[in-house]
Amino acid sequence: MSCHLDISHIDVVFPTPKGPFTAVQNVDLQIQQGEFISLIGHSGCGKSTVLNVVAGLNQAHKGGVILNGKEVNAPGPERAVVFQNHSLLPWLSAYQNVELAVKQVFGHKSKMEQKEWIEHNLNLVHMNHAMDKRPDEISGGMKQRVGIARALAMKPEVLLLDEPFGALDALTRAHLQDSLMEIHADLGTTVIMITHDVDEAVLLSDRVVMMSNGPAASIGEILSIDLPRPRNRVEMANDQRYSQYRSAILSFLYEKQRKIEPLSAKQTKPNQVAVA
Ligand SMILES: Nc1ncnc2c1ncn2[C@@H]1O[C@H](COP(=O)(O)OP(=O)(O)OP(=O)(O)O)[C@@H](O)[C@H]1O
Repeated sequence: MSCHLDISHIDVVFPTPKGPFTAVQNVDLQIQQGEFISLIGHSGCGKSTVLNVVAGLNQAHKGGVILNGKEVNAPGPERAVVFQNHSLLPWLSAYQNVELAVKQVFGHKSKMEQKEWIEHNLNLVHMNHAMDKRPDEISGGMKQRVGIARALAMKPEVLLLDEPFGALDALTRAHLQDSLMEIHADLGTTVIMITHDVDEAVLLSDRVVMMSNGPAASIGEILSIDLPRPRNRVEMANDQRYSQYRSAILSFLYEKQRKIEPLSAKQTKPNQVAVA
């Protein structure tokens, strides 16, 4: 069977004033259609670099990415990205922000069809009640919901999430994780999500890909999460397998890939790996 998304032996090298810097080396991962993959690893190990190659925003110096048999070498609507900081246009309403993406991909459809599709996607993320509000009139969690609606409205084959809930408080984050699990169950979109949150990785993923520290970071271990879906966070908290998965990730991060950071950096770094 051919692979849906093949991240094949990629190296990424950045030019720097001190010479070429190999951020990631020989990252190799085959992903099946509809799989939910989390990328976890210490800050600076190369998670965004890998995601950006799949998005077509970074070029690999060796290897490459193949989606459904076609090589990826530029951004495209079949690979929609959601960043940590929503990146909505501030002067447009939630509806208009989603409309921009819809016009880009489905501009050939009638006005009425486009309107229905925009509303459908805002509905999916439970934002239909606030579709006329501008970003400065809604909360951080709501902005991320609109960002996800905008990405989904492109009907992507792969959803690329770069720490989508990183800036949110714990309760809002939990609501958005639940919404994302529902959407993933409904649409079966392939997802690659970067996270620093061990619980988020276990709760949402089919596989957790743990990256070693850089430079020349690579995949250290891959953990398959064999927990039935739909998953309920309260039930999971009492599930022995859930605790074992969690321990396996913690052991990778804090024993095998232990990273000593200066205390001042630790105190100020916003995206340390989080353990509840
Ligand atoms: N354009 C660039 N030029 C030079 N070095 C870069 C560039 N982009 C990333 N890097 C370096 O590549 C390494 C990997 O960065 P990357 O942002 O992918 O890490 P990350 O795991 O996503 O980090 P974080 O969790 O902090 O977001 C880092 O050492 C970073 O400094």
